Formats: sequence, C-alpha cells, structure tokens
Amino acid sequence: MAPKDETPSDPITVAEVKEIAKTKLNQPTWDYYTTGADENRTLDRNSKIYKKLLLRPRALRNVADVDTSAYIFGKRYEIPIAIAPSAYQKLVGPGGEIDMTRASYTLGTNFTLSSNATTSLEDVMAALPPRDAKYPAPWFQLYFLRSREQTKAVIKRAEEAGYEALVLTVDTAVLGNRLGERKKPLVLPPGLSTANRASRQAGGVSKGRLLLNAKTAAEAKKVDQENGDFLVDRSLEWGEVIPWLRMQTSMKILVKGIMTAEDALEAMVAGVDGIVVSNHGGRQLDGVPSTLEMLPEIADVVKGRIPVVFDGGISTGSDVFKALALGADLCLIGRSALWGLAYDGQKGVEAVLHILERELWRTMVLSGASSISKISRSMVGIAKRDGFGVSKL
Ligand SMILES: Cc1cc2nc3c(=O)[nH]c(=O)nc-3n(C[C@H](O)[C@H](O)[C@H](O)COP(=O)(O)O)c2cc1C
Ligand SMILES: CCCCCCC(=O)C(=O)O
Repeated sequence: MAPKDETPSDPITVAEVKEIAKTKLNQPTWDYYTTGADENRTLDRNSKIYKKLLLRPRALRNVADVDTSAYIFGKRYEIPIAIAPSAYQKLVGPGGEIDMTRASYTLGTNFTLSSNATTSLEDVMAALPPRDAKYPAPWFQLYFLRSREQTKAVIKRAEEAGYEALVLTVDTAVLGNRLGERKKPLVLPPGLSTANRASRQAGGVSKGRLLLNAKTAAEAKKVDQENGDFLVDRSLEWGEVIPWLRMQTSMKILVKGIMTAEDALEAMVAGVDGIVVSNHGGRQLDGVPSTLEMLPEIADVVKGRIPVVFDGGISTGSDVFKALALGADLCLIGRSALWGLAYDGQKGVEAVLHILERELWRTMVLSGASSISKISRSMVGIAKRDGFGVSKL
C-alpha cells in the first residue's frame, strides 16, 4: 500500500526539517551535530556522492504492490531504514533517546543506543511497549573502554535489559580532530550525564574530549594516563576482541566503522554477525572516501553471508535506494533523525522516517522494483568521464 502523504503544513523533505531544526538548537549544539573532522572533506563527500549516482529505471515490471520491508537477523523491518547511534540526544530534544526509540518502534523499524547516551539503557527499553517477536529489539552501541570491568558491566546490563545486538564501534580509537569542538569544547549542561558508563560519572562528557583538547604532547600523555580507564582501548585486535565479546554475551555482534573490503573480510573471519559500513558521519578520519563509494567492494566480500548495514549522508529516500542497490541490507540515519528530534521530538523523528519511506517507495515504483530484493546494482550508474552516457557499476 502507498504510504500516506503529509498534511500541507508539514515539512515534506528532510532538508526542510533540518532548516527548522537549525532554528531550535543553540549554536554549540548545532555545531556539535553538524561538524565533521578537520576540513570536512569526508563529511561533504558522504552526502554529495548521492547526487553523482544516476538511476537506471526499468519499466513494466508490475509495481502495483511495492513492499519496502527488510529482514535482518530474521527480524522484520517495515522499512530498510533504522536510526544510528549518536551521543547526548537530550541536547537535541528533552525526550532524547526515548523519543528516538519510540519513533523507530512506531515505524516498525529499529534504533541503536549510543554508549554515550543521555538516557540509561534500561530506561530506553522500558519506554517501549511490548512488541511482536517478529520485530527486532533495539541494539546497543559499544565503546570498548580500557577498563574491561567497565566494558563487561555495560555489556551485561545491555544483555539483561533485552538488547538484541551489540554494535562495536571500531573507528574511534581516539576522537577525530573536530576543529570547532577544540575551540569550544562540548559541555553537557547540569542534569545531563552519560547514563551508560558503568560508573555513571557526573558530568559525563567523554574523557576523549580532554585528550583532544590537550595543548601539548606532555599534557595529552598525562590525560591519557590519568583517565585511562574511561578512554577507548586502542590496543584491540580482531583475533582477540571478537572472541572475548563472544565469551561475554549471546547478543548478536556487529562491528561499526568498516571502510574497506580487507576489514570486512577480517570481521567475517573473526566471526562477527554483521558489519556497519560507516565513517562515523565524517567525524573521525578526514580524507577517507564516502561510505557509498566503498560499499560495492565491501558488499562483494560479505553480501549474502552476513548483513551489510550502512550509514553516511542519507537525507532522501532515493539515497536509501542507491545504498540498497550497491549492496546495503539496512541503512542507518544519523543526523537526519537528529533534525527530526529537534523539530518535534518523537513526532519529528517519525516525520523524518515517513518522508524517507514515501521517497523510497516512490523511487522503487518508478524504478520498477516491487521489493527490496528487486533493487539491483544495475539500477544505478555513474556518468562517464567524458560526460556522455552512463557506466554501470
Ligand atoms: C553528533 C553525532 C554523534 C555521534 N555519536 C556516535 C556514537 O556515540 N557512537 C557511534 O558509534 N557513532 C556515533 N555517531 C556516528 C553515527 O552513528 C553515524 O555513523 C553517522 O552519523 C552517519 O552519518 P549521517 O549523520 O550522515 O547519517 C555520531 C554521529 C553524530 C553526527
Ligand atoms: C569515547 C569516544 C567518545 C565519542 C563520543 C560520541 C561520538 O561518537 C561522536 O561522534 O561525537
């Protein structure tokens, strides 16, 4: 069935939602959420690349009924679009992580809670009504701290609370060089804290930020030594960390931050259940390609064996279509969901998901794909170098 249209006064694109969000957020919060690392080359590339990819539609393929649903780990997603983990969501809207997770529930999809959330993982789970077992439970994103005890404790809490999967972020051994943040460090206002650090330390802003703002190498070393337990463990390796996680939990294990076919292979050999192709929304290593560019080589290695989850720069349903065509099984939205949260809390996030759903549905109809499995790589192409004609990928 075709998704319902908005009422005339509603924003009808994510770009419009973002404009409204800008008027609702204070400057430091807007800067924190919009920024990338260094010169923002990767951040910009992530979104611009979608415009370069052209669609190659097919006609007369019976699109009377178009089904946007997808299955990941055997669970049903009404749309192949879920919400990426992002830190400190109560800075964006008072309902924060709870509004996000409830919106994902309403749309029949899923949400990943950040290790640096401002709501406890137990409260997020308790905010959801009971759900038919055919749908997924939320996932929990893990920053693996140097303190194994702290790391173990939070994994245990996530498992006991009923999270379906653990998403180990592997692109944040140290925080990216975010220039705006270095000039104006992010400070959580009183009353907000990172509720999922096992110690629930007051103030709660990541100790990684102290390291980022150290003025000299000596100061950085001091911070590193003094705050060691709360920093991400930089000594992790595939062959050790994945088996260690397996020993701790029976939740599914995904790794987030895969940007090469080589790492996708490492991940599979190490025995993960899924990967997330991601460059952290351009906030970590600047100068890496867009995620969309790397998706085909990664999908060639893992597609059909383990789920390929994907994020980076998605702001339209046609972006989602392109990522699915290049091998994604499920797309995550980071900032687009945050603009919805700023715009109107849970309803705003739902509005964003509905916009993307409608746009994806229309792109599928007009491309001749009546289900997600009918979206193929041959349905996208790239303009030839001499500017005339389209090459298949
Ligand atoms: C403000 C902000 C905070 C983020 N916090 C986290 C986090 O805590 N953990 C994590 O794994 N990724 C985090 N990410 C990365 C997102 O999960 C996701 O990879 C990225 O936002 C996708 O790109 P998009 O924003 O262009 O959709 C964050 C992203 C943003 C923008
Ligand atoms: C220990 C690393 C803290 C990262 C904080 C949240 C995040 O991922 C971001 O991009 O900001």
